[in-house]
Amino acid sequence: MTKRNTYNEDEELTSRFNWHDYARLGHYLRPYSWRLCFVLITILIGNIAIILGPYLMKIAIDTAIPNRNLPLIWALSGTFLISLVIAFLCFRYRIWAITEIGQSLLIDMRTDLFTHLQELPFAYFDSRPHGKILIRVVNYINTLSDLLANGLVNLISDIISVLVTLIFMFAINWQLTLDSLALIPVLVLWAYLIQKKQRQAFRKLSDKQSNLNAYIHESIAGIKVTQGFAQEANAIQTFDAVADDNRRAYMQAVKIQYALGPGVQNISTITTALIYFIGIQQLGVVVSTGTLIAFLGYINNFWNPVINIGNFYNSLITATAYLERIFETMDEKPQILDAPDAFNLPPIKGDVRFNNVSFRYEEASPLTLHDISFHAQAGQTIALVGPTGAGKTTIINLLSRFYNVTTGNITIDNINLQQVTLDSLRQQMGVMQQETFIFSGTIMDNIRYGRLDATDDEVRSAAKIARADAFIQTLPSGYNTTVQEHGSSLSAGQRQLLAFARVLLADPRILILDEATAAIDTKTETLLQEGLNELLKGRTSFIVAHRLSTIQRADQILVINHGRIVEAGRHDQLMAMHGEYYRLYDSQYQMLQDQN
Ligand SMILES: Nc1ncnc2c1ncn2[C@@H]1O[C@H](COP(=O)(O)OP(=O)(O)OP(=O)(O)O)[C@@H](O)[C@H]1O
Repeated sequence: MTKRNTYNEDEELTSRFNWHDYARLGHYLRPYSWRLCFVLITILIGNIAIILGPYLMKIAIDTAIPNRNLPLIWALSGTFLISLVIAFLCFRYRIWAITEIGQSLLIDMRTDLFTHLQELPFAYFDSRPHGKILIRVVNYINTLSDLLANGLVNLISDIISVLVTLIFMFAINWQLTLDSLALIPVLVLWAYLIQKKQRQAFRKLSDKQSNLNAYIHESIAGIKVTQGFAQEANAIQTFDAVADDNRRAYMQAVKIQYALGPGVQNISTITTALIYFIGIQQLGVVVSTGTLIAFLGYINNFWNPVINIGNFYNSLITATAYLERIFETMDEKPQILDAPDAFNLPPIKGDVRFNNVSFRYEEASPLTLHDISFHAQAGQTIALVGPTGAGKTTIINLLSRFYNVTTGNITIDNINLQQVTLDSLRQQMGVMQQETFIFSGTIMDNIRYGRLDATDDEVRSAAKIARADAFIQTLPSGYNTTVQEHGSSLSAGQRQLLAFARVLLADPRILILDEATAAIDTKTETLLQEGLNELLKGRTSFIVAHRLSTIQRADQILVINHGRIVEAGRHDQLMAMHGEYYRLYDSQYQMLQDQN
């Protein structure tokens, strides 16, 4: 796992690109190999059709025209026309087929990356801005798919063009052909010399693009805070700085990239001039007029694909910077994995034990939890209370194995969580985080997220029990009302009621709930309390509790401070102890009670 990163820091690359990694890309091309072969055959046919042109011209100039051979001139013209039509059809097919293969490759790669992201642990998403993940899945993959489909086929087609042209050139005049190739070694050396600098420049550019994306993503997510504190000017200033970094990296990368293009152009022009010079000197001696004209046509046919190959080489170097990042994400290990001999957790009763659990978020950081031990009997409600940052959320995150414990173990019905499959564990748990996430879609879809095969009636009945039905009925289209991602059109209380309904539908044996602290009106508070009471019935529940009534009714209250359980018991027991809970209650909860 890389170290934590922000929009104003370039990411460290965990493994540098290795040329062998291009072989990995072959895996994506394999399903399309037959179609690609077919495309290449059409390219070969198209090339031969085009390359025939100068040869037909040579026959016309050297033989047909001097001999006034009209039938031959007609035959040559007809052949030329047919070759143009064939070349056109082959070209059209190639564009269509390559676009389709490119799009399919894009989906394949993006699906792989997206699927892999679904399996990565919270820790991966904790450690970097989400904008930096987004740019890999969207922009970088786009670049690569273009390189793979279009670039690769163009490359092969250009190589074929160069080879076929060379054959024709050698056939016409081998000395002139060798003269034309004299400067190729200079070109190869030039490309080799600049490639390292070019790779570095594009790696830097990809970092800066990633930073820019991260900042834009973060600013949009935080726009309400920005506007709330009237910090727009500050945001724009930061944006300008990040965008300017990006511009500078781009200019530097392009400066190096363009060092190759004009190099190829210059060498091609010098070579053409050289052939004119040598050809005209030898005209009529060893070179006929037709040969020279045809040869000059071939020189053009030869250099155009060579220039394209140079461009492909440039794109390859550019894409390497993106490929490094894509493979880096794909190689990121999903740290929370099923053990090789993991079995499915059988239907549980919900007896939970924490046995001397300690935990740290990162290898080098100090422990967040120290030696946590407690026993929750099936059906009990456990409230976790304590000051902010004490470790309450961390404890409940370990129970769902969003993170693995560092030492100690957690058991459910005496089965160690490390021994069971993640799916079978999480299917029996209902987790409600403090921030209820609403997906874009209808209210019905959002509740059904708890159990995808639930019928509409089951969704409605869960909503009724969770006390969400009443407000849903008041929405313009009831259950079919569309809500936006994050549920910005709903109130905090309404979002929580929806989350209750979602969890009720899933009907988990163990409920994990991080209670929202947001102050809500008394009516909604009553509704939420009623909904919550329904939710708790018959389940083992762990609640990071802020609501007084939840705390007072809990079977056990665990008071957490500095990552340790400092007190445990029922409300009246803890009050009688006059310890940490008493003080906490006195300062914090008394205030809440007064508000209620
Ligand atoms: N993803 C994370 N990576 C690293 N440290 C974290 C992470 N999440 C929380 N922490 C740290 O772990 C400690 C415990 O955090 P936790 O969220 O468990 O506290 P909490 O008791 O639930 O607090 P609150 O009541 O404010 O939600 C804090 O010091 C916090 O900074």
